[in-house]
Amino acid sequence: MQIFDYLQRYDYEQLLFCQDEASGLRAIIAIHDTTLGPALGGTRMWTYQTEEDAIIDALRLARGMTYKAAAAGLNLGGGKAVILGDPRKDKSEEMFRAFGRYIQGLNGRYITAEDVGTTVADMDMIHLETNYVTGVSPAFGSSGNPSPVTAYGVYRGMKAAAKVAYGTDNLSGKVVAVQGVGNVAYNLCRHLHEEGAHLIVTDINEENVNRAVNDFGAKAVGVHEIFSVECDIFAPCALGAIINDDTIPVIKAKVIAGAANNQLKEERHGDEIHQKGLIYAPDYVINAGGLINVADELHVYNRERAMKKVETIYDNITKVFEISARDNIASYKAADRMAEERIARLAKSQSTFLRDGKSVYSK
Ligand SMILES: NC(=O)C1=CN([C@@H]2O[C@H](COP(=O)(O)OP(=O)(O)OC[C@H]3O[C@@H](n4cnc5c(N)ncnc54)[C@H](O)[C@@H]3O)[C@@H](O)[C@H]2O)C=CC1
Ligand SMILES: CC(C)CC(=O)C(=O)O
Repeated sequence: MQIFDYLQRYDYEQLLFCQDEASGLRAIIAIHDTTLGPALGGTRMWTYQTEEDAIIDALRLARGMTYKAAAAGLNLGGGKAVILGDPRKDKSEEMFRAFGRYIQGLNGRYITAEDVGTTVADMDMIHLETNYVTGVSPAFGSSGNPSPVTAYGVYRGMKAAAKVAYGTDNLSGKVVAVQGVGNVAYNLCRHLHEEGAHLIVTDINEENVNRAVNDFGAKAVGVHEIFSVECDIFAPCALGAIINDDTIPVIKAKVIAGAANNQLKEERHGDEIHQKGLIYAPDYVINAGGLINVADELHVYNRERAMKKVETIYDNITKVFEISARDNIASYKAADRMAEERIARLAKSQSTFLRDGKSVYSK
């Protein structure tokens, strides 16, 4: 991999490798763009097949965060971290503390939170070394686990997408196929179940499948079967790149709306589903609830204010489809346009010198 070529292609600012032999920490922090503010994005812990896979994941996720913050109307940049390791076996206090010290060393350019494989307890350990961490235990005045809020935002965004496809945002009676029923999707399933939707679920973790079956009467299917089941809405809530050459021909749903980051394997897949007439709610617009929630901590956390802003995801998804119809472009392109225009507009307004930089997030 030609790292500098990749950084240049998408205009990344910084890529940091963190190694601590004593604790076994091997982590990567990617900062994509801080035009709008400090880069905020979660830390993923995952057993990557290769180091290159970990680098690419960190970079792709960081860029997604730039767009997520911009599209959500937040004054934040995009960054993300990955820790190489098995979240079930390799965690320790010393590892998260070593990682926290690396974050502290960035002096606020990067602020972390939870992602796949990390928990509130992990954020609490990072918090022992740095204040540049969100999603910490509520006992510290923080907002805690962002997943239920992400789930609520996805639920609202799914309703907005359903309105475009079906003329109504009522999900009662709709069949929703959910891939991955972890932290976010379990809460999403609860909202859908309460509204009267029928659920089909899959997961590589049998316990998680059983929980959804028992609690919400979901029907369980195999991990490969989920793409081709008869359903109205497909909700990808596991990992990325699941809209690809293999899945597009078999997806039966008219709507794709889920929590996973980086759902399109390549941009051209977004064009293909658009041409097929599928209504795809762009991932970083629909799953911004967790980011909106943790971002509120930077102003002394207020849940009511945060939830009010999460409600705007419905309008943001609606706006994306309006731009898509107006300009006859795929929804992912419409979302990119919305985010890029905001960054460009604000970059211009920030061109005047201010001695201490931005005041918004300085503590
Ligand atoms: N937690 C949050 O607040 C946010 C999460 N996201 C994204 O949403 C997605 C889900 O996040 P979480 O629920 O927090 O993670 P999680 O780790 O709790 O849940 C993911 C679930 O997917 C399952 N899974 C993994 N590979 C699978 C496969 N091939 N087939 C079926 N199931 C599979 C896992 O076993 C797990 O149950 C991720 O892509 C994450 O980046 C995005 C925004 C915020
Ligand atoms: C809670 C968020 C900051 C998690 C995140 O990194 C994301 O939205 O992908």
